[in-house]
Amino acid sequence: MAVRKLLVAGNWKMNLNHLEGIALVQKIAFTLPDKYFDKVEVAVLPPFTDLRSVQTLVDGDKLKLVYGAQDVSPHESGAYTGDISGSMLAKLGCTYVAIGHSERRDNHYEADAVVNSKVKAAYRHGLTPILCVGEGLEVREAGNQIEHSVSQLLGALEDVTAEQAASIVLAYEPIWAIGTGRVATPADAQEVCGALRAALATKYSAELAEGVRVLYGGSVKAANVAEIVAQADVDGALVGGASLDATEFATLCANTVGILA
Ligand SMILES: O=C(CO)COP(=O)(O)O
Repeated sequence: MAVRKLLVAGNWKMNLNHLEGIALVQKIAFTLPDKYFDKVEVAVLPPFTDLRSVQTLVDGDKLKLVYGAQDVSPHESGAYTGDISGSMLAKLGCTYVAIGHSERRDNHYEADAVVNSKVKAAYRHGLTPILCVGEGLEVREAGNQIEHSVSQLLGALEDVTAEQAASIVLAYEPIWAIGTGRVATPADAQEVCGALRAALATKYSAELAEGVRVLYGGSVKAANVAEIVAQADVDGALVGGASLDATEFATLCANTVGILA
């Protein structure tokens, strides 16, 4: 079986200006021992306006954590007011870009076709997509969470090659669990994360699916992360609120592997 390195990614959403962002990254890096990063990859996803400062800090102090953006334009350049291109993010040293977060699907009406074009834009510029999928409460109550999440996955991967998809990171984020304190049970997380991996195996190959990391996101905290990432098909966490506090986030990271606990 492929050995998948755990990934904990902090999605800051629209929080923390660049000065606050620097302070947070410094504290996280100071709290986690170097040996930790051999076992777990830690990423932060700050707002666009913080990225240059985070880049300078990470490069200057040779920090072991990586960073990325929360969105990317499907376009290359031109008259797209407010958009940020993949080449701009690549120039800022971004490793990751979150694509298809439910807050963008809901607040900015991003349908699967837009998500798909953003995934392709990320690959054009060497960025690794953290592709977010997940159902709302009504879909969950109707028992259609797998069908819904797999459909979003396949929509996002239209015309994406196996070579590209091999590096993708998936994040199962049930909307009813985001920012609500109502975390999915480990079994709920495993069910959908396992189904997403199975869908990758069907579309591409079992070997590819075995190597792809599937994260869970939605009210993950230091206190509940261990049992979630202990599931066979859960390879880390995408963390919102709990990523804004250095002590909580560093403890959460540590608890994924029991270091510093
Ligand atoms: O949306 C999320 C991460 O992308 C999850 O947010 P919370 O951890 O605040 O529930």
